[in-house]
Amino acid sequence: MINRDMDIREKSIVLIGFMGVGKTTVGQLLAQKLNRSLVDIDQVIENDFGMPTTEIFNKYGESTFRKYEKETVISYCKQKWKIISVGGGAFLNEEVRKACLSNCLVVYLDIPWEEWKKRLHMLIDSRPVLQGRTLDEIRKLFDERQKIYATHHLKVTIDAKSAAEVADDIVDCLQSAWKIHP
Ligand SMILES: Nc1ncnc2c1ncn2[C@@H]1O[C@H](COP(=O)(O)OP(=O)(O)O)[C@@H](O)[C@H]1O
Ligand SMILES: O=C(O)C1=C[C@@H](OP(=O)(O)O)[C@@H](O)[C@H](O)C1
Ligand SMILES: [Mg+2]
Repeated sequence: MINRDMDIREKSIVLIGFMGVGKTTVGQLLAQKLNRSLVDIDQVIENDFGMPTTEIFNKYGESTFRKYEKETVISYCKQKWKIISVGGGAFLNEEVRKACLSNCLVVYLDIPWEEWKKRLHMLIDSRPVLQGRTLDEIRKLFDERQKIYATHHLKVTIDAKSAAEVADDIVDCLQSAWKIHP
């Protein structure tokens, strides 16, 4: 359900989906294509703490990260005209989900497990949530996380597409939504 209190084109676009699906990479391309600025929530948090996410988890714990993540997303999603890529765990929080869904257009980047598995080697060092887990445990997390992504406005399936192709697909999807809800 799209909240039509403001012009749908003004709404910021929030990218959600499992870690490694490409939210940050595609977000950059989408921002260029739509001439908007990108807010990568992990980047904002890392800049504020002056350290990478893994170090924030190690030094302050996941709950500190999640609290800061919640406040950061809720604050940015009130702004218009942005592309906002949120961390894959941000939608665990109900307040975050509600704030994004009511203020922004939420685009879910959906990736099949077999495709995602090919990216694991690129993610393991920088994603603390994956560290120390077996492949079976990661699969379980992947399946569990699908529930938190179930509420969204638009969905784009990734498959073996390049990041540029995904960005093009999102633009097509947005243009249809903008036409249907002028
Ligand atoms: N469509 C794609 N095809 C192949 N690799 C990709 C694609 N999109 C992103 N990547 C790569 O996957 C990794 C994770 O991408 P990233 O944008 O950081 O994902 P997220 O922000 O969702 O965690 C990076 O190494 C990135 O270069
Ligand atoms: O899914 C998660 O719990 C997390 C995803 C990461 O962001 P990406 O989804 O951009 O990888 C980052 O916020 C942190 O490592 C936790
Ligand atoms: Mg990211």
